[in-house]
Amino acid sequence: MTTTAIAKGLEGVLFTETKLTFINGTEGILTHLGIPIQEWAENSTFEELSLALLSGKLPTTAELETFDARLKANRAVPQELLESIKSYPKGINPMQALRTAVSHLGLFDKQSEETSAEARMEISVRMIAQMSTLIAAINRAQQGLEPVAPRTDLTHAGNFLYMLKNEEPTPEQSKLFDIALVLHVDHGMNASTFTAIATASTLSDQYSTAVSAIGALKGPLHGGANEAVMDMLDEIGTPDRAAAFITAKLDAKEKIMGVGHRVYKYFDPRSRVLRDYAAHVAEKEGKSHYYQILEVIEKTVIDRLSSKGIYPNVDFYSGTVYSDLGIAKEYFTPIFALARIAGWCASVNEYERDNRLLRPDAVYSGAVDAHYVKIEDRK
Ligand SMILES: CC(=O)SCCNC(=O)CCNC(=O)[C@H](O)C(C)(C)COP(=O)(O)OP(=O)(O)OC[C@H]1O[C@@H](n2cnc3c(N)ncnc32)[C@H](O)[C@@H]1OP(=O)(O)O
Ligand SMILES: O=C([O-])CC(=O)C(=O)O
Repeated sequence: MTTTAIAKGLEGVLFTETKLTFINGTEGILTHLGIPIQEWAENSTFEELSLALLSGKLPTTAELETFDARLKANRAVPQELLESIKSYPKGINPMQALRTAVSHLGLFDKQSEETSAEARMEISVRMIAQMSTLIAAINRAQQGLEPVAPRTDLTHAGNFLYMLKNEEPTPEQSKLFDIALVLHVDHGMNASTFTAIATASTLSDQYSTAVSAIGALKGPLHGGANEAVMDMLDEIGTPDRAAAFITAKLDAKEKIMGVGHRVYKYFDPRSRVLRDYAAHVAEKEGKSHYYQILEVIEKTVIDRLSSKGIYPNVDFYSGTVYSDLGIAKEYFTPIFALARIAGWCASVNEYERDNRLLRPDAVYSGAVDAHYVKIEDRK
């Protein structure tokens, strides 16, 4: 027996300092560079927030224009990679496809092993720009469709929707999707960012950090929860069945997807922004049955679990927004990666400026004073 305290799940463990993102979980506050997430969502864009986090300050108009032009110039991916994406088996998990494609992308980047601050920024720009092209190509290839070449006259959000559907989105659709991206760009030392930093701390390359992070994001306890929420909504089917479904799950001590958070013990502010947009769409176009089911689940969860600090998280409402945009649920988690790549790059670049190998420890609770027994002598 040991008396050493173990921080299970590394809860509350501080391993670095950051100037990028602050979270107050008890009051449901999230800021980037000290600015509340609501202000970023209302006033900014994915491009601006990405640059702000990468450079540590609000950019000037000229800086933002240069960054935007660099993103646009880097949207295309090598043809060999597009051909390879077409050869992936059908019906695979798109996050597996994305993990593979990002790893493959790294093979074409001549700077991939460079570590100077300038090279890191160049690679970050390419990874942010090209993640979008890869996800759209995977989506189309899985449906047996040809990839759509990126355009340089659309925003990052608008171009992604265009490449997905081969149809120019309305300004309203682009704006809604851009806000969703802004909300997902960064979130402190979440599991995927921590994974990216752990890989980077060995002085590995940036593509390896992104591949590691994509693997971590895929799981249903993290980014994969947005798709799991949609699976749950499809299983529930109609709003009148929602309360009984959730009650039965909670009685059986099962987890409800899209609620609960390691840090937030109150509403995740991003879920409030997404709920407001989902409500806005519902008001204009009539409540989708998904939105109606979510309303019942939210109420039931708050009645039953708010005393434990369990509230909706960012993954709760994001799926309805994406599904209103006509995006298939298997692509919700890749879209999370599409936004979070900027946060991964910014956090890794910040950590690398004062790198120390990440190497936690475990309390040993196995056998002691044991000796090797030859296989023929074992019982
Ligand atoms: C982008 C993101 O990554 S946001 C998170 C996305 N993930 C999800 O939505 C998956 C569902 N949620 C969860 O599994 C959890 O809330 C997590 C993994 C996010 C956080 O978990 P932890 O911080 O480890 O909380 P932990 O599992 O210790 O739960 C504390 C208590 O709340 C309960 N609880 C936590 N989440 C849930 C949930 N989603 N549904 C029901 N009960 C829950 C636990 O059962 C536990 O109850 P107990 O004290 O009676 O045993
Ligand atoms: O912070 C976390 O643990 C998970 C999360 O909400 C995110 O990564 O956006």
